[in-house]
Amino acid sequence: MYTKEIEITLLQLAKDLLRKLQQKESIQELDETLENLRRVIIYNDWRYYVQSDPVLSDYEYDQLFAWLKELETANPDKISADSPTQRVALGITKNFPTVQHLVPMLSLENSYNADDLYDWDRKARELSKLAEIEYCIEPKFDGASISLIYENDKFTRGATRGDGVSGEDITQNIRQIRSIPLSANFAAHGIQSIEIRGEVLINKNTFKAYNDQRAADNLPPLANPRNAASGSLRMVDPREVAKRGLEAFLYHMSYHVMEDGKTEPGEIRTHSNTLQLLASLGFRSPAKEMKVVKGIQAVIDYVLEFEKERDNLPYEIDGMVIKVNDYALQDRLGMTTHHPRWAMAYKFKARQATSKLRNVEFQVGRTGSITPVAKIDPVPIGGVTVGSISLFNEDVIKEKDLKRGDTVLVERAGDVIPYIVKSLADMRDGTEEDIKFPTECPVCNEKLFKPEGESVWRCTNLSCRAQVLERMIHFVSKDAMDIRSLGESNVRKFYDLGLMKDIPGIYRIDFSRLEQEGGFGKKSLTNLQTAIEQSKTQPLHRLIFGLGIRYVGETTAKTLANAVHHLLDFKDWTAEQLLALEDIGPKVAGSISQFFRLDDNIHMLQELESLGLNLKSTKADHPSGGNLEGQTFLFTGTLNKLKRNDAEAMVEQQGGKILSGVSSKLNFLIVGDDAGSKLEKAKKINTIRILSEDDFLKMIASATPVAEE
Ligand SMILES: NC(=O)c1ccc[n+]([C@@H]2O[C@H](COP(=O)([O-])OP(=O)(O)OC[C@H]3O[C@@H](n4cnc5c(N)ncnc54)[C@H](O)[C@@H]3O)[C@@H](O)[C@H]2O)c1
Ligand SMILES: [Zn+2]
Repeated sequence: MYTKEIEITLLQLAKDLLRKLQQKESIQELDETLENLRRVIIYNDWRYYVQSDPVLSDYEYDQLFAWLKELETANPDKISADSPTQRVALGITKNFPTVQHLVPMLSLENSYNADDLYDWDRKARELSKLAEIEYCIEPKFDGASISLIYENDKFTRGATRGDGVSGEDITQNIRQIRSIPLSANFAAHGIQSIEIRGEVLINKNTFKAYNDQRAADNLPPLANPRNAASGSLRMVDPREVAKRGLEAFLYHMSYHVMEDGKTEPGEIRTHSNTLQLLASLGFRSPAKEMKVVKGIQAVIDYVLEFEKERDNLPYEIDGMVIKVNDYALQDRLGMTTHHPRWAMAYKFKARQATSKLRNVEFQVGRTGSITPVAKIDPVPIGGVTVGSISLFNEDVIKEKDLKRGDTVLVERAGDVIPYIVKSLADMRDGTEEDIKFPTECPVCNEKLFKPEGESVWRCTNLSCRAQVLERMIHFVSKDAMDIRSLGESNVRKFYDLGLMKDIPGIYRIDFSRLEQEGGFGKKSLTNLQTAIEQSKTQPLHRLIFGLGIRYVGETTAKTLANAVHHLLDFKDWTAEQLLALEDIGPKVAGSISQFFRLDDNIHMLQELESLGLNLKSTKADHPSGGNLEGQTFLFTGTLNKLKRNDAEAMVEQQGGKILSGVSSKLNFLIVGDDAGSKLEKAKKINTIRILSEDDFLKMIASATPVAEE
């Protein structure tokens, strides 16, 4: 879409514009400035919404956007139909069908300080001719907006905001979110159908775990929970969505139709009433978090007070939203093409700071990955002092245009690990130096290797000292073999003393020599020896996790441990067999097969077994029931590969149950050729998953449900 050169020009342009804005330089060329602002904003929209990788801070972006609006307001004849001010947002992909919103989903106007709020209130009072306005204040959830339709009390459609007019139909994914009821008693209020709006978000813990996973892959973290939420909502497989632990707050009724002969419910005359109504119907609304106040001063007091509590919330908010509470007054104030005039976002200050980039160190991980780590002059951000920041891979250094000696913008959103947003190239004085990525391993001097299409350089020398050490440190760590007294510093010390040189060496430590070396009390040596001895009986999944196979985390380790009787059985497994296991994709399967293909690894495992470690799965063959326990099935039409009786027996063997007809109790309908009325009936019940014979076979193979088409 954009070439590298154009991207650089546009970034330069953005910086020039921001500088002009800051120095309040008067503009000579109106047309050119308008054109430049539009190009820069359109580019940054693309970075933000499509690439999920913004290069400007939100604050900078908002300043440019506000400037464009200001110029257009002063020169209405210059507004072009394709100006970014004339639409809401980008963000439709080809993965989902597009659906129209009943009412457009607009953006919000932004404010960053009390003055903006005073101005806004003054305008609202002038327009309404009221001396004082009642406002409702609620958190501005940092997530992705959704629009839901309920008809006759049933949830029938869920969509993303998309471009505001139409969004993506993500009904199946929305159904995975536990806090969204699949039916609600709107009928009790005479409402026949309704469109409601809200925000899907990822709580802080889940977001952190997600970014930790990315860091393990040497990928830069997602900049904010909003990207994570909107990405999760648009995953192709609803089962994956279910795993992301999404939550939703609903805060707006955009449209409703009353049942014949029913009148508008008296209880929904204000915004705060709506929040209470939604809560009473089983939705999570900000009814508890909201506050209704009179006059703008009370608004300002409340937002400042709330900002202090920001870190104590389980989810991220990026500000507060202030809404005119009375619906009649909202209607009188109306809206622009971009935002309603009756609402205003008050954005909190981003947790950013600038510092000097002093040096970049290159660390070797246990899989040989080389991670550049920036050393900056320590700065406090959001309550912690930051001095070291991972840069993940070489591309990050290039993309952010980092040089030694640069002033850099650092951000730390909530509890997330800090990251460098960008360098401030304007502040260079010519003494900055390029950062050269090493071509050889900084520890063992092996030539570094980077597979085609990857961004991470690796040292491929398996006996590289750094890797061996990191592997041992991982092996003994708490979540792996949990050998308490053998922490990181002891591993390094013993290695340097020549007491152990690899993982099996841990079980061969010469304790009499260690005693002679001194530095350890008798008691601590006995403790260490016992801890090492005890670790031999750790369950298999801990050993598997401890081996540090790339992409094999604790969950995958458990799956693997349950799949075999003996760890070395994996020697004979094909990648296809691995792929049939729950949650194992091609990348993971590839890495596992590679591990078990290497003779060195097999020898190491044999050695560990001969040293007394447990390599057997402790799981009984088939404990109670099977993996389909509690699930119900029905077959219809002619099956091609299986006999009906055999297929039914397979279900029952795995603990599943066969039903005689289609009802809401049915979980899976397996459809063969020439299926008739059962299929038609099942299509009308949203909770039934319809599978082909092949889907069913795959499901039996892995004994996990597969997604519907
Ligand atoms: N850094 C960049 O390059 C860049 C580029 C594009 C956009 N952006 C940022 O994105 C913003 C525009 O995004 P946007 O259009 O989603 O607007 P927004 O984030 O300013 O606010 C509107 C959104 O807030 C959400 N929201 C959360 N809680 C709400 C509540 N209680 N009531 C109502 N709405 C609530 C809704 O999803 C709504 O769509 C810009 O202001 C800018 O900060 C940044
Ligand atoms: Zn090396």
